[in-house]
Amino acid sequence: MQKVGFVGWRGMVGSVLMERMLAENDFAHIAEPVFFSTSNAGGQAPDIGRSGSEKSVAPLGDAFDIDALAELDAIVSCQGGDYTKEVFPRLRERGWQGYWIDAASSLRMQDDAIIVLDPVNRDVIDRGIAAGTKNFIGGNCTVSLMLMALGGLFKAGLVDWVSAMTYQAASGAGAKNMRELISQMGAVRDGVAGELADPASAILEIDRKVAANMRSAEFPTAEFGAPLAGSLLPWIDTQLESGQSREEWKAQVEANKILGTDIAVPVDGTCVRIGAMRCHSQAFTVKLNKNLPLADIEQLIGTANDWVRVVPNEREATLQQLTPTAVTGKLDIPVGRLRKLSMGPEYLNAFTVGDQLLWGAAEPLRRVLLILLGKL
Ligand SMILES: NC(=O)C1=CN([C@@H]2O[C@H](COP(=O)(O)OP(=O)(O)OC[C@H]3O[C@@H](n4cnc5c(N)ncnc54)[C@H](OP(=O)(O)O)[C@@H]3O)[C@@H](O)[C@H]2O)C=CC1
Ligand SMILES: N[C@@H](CC(=O)OP(=O)(O)O)C(=O)O
Repeated sequence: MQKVGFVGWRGMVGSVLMERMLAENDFAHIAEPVFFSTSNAGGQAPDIGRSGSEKSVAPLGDAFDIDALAELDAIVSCQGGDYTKEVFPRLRERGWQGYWIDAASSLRMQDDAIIVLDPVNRDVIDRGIAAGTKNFIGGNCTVSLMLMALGGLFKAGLVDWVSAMTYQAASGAGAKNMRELISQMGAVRDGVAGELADPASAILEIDRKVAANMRSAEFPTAEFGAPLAGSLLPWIDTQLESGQSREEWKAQVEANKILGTDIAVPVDGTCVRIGAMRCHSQAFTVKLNKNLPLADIEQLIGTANDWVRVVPNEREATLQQLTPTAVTGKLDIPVGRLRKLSMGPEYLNAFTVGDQLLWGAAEPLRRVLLILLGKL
């Protein structure tokens, strides 16, 4: 592969991808990286540290220029589903044979696409490449983070079903939503600044003012459609006939596709948006198909990949290591609160936290690009 195109590189997921590729010196493996824009064709490409004899990076191409895209050996898109739906079919109809690597969900469930998460499904990816698959799509963030956390149990064939209750960060809804969360936090605090400064003020009066402020028309809710700071939103993505949200529906279909299971393992639960910035957390009830000692379970979970780590089921360790604040910006996948539930010895409790822009979005994409380049 010589020419690799990047679309959506300056968005939130794309920026994290660029950061990781620069940190890992991935561009050294790409002879000719080409950057595209939907809004600024002809503008300056990002600085990827090229100098000396290395081919310099061309100005930004037009991300809708099918002829230019068709010259590429691979395209990495973090631009979004609408872009994929518009450009991808036109490229393929034109006979383009290159690799399409995408963060958006549009193509995930297509038969000719593999959902990539190589620490969990390297075998599926390798078989796909050998069979001529050209479309490699990143999974939904909660699904990828669940499998990074519990992959050891799935691989060992121990899972009858999983119920996943999620606590999803604002970043999953987009950059504007992250900003709105912070604005909401500020608005909550500003509305009672005077009372907070007075230690003698009545807490129930503060609470009444906060609630009135959050319910007022002035409270900033343009992006989320409802207050998130000081509250939560138990619906993510669109509504389906089944009564599930689309986010909840993705858990089972995507997890089983990633794992390449013959008989689907049921995965279902409630997806909830909470006021974290970019780490998704999940509480799992795992129904195991046998009564395995907890030490064996910890061993299977903790050794499944290089990033997962078991946090002892102790208060201090949990508060220090198993929170969005502790994990944000890191590739670590801590899994804790591991204990057998009172329903019986085959019912396991687990809790995990993961950065949804890293393993939840950008990291699987950069790694599948390296795999296709023969560097991983
Ligand atoms: N957000 C998430 O957590 C996850 C997102 N995804 C998927 O990744 C895709 C992209 O999501 P996300 O990164 O959040 O999208 P963004 O909205 O951050 O970026 C998308 C594009 O918007 C354009 N843009 C316009 N204004 C700005 C600006 N001020 N700063 C940066 N870019 C701007 C850029 O295109 P241009 O340069 O062409 O103008 C950019 O590539 C979506 O399909 C999403 O489903 C997947 C997993 C998780
Ligand atoms: N829907 C996820 C983020 C996301 O972009 O998911 P997907 O890639 O499946 O559309 C969230 O809101 O947290």
